[in-house]
Amino acid sequence: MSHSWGYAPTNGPDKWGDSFPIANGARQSPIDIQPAAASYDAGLKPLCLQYDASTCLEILNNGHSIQVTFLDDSDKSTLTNGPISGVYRLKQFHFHWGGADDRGSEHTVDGTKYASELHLVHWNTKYPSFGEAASKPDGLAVVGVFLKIGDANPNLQKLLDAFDGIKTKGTQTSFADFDPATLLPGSLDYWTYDGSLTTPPLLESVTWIVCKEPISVSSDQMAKFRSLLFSAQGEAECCMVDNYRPPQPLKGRLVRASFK
Ligand SMILES: COc1ccc(C[C@H]2SC(=S)NC2=O)c(OC)c1
Ligand SMILES: [Zn+2]
Repeated sequence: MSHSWGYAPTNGPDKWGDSFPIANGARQSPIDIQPAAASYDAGLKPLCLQYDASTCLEILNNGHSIQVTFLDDSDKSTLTNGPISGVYRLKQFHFHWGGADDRGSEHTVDGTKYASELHLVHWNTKYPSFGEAASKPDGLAVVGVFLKIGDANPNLQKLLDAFDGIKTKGTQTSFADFDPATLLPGSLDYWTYDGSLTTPPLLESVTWIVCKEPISVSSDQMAKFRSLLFSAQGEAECCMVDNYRPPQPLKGRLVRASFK
């Protein structure tokens, strides 16, 4: 498969191993989280997420998801504590979602799929850049937040309102003063395990931090996500839906819980 990976039957998750053999590696993501099998670790610290809305730069449709990128040339927006040591800087956040409300998340909980999953991507400042960090076993830390169908989430509205300008692959618009902390759940209880990027190149460089508590999203708000396109302007329209990788084998990994 040329590097035109996607989520269709011809180039989707079942085909990624053809070009990216690490797809069958020892620490692939996402996984099905089984709370009863997770090990409570009293040594895990609370997550410390300190974000500065002024570091928000732009929102883009990269052909796989919509992504909000941040200025990461200082420690203004960081993740510290939790399961990690040192300082990790926020680089971007993006989402995964389904073609209907019954699916869309990448991680599952006892087999339960949520309608969507938010990924807040941070890189370890012991390395000189995001690109360098992405290839190191302790290079990245991704905070995952589930979106559960319910009341409309007012904190998503500014994002959704920007979608009209980034409908097609390769489009982007400026997007300023957005505080990603508004997308975090009330409780920051989390599960953590060693994993990978969930799209090619599937690098095994991610410390996963998955929040137990979901945030809400309404069906109407999810419909806005599904109005985005995988396709570029002028191409046959292909709705951006089901852009999630299914759970991968745990292969003996320990999942720890920050809560009892
Ligand atoms: C270094 O190259 C990449 C490539 C793709 C993504 C995004 C993937 S990885 C994830 S988690 N969810 C996603 O959709 C990266 O994100 C850190 C980094
Ligand atoms: Zn992701």
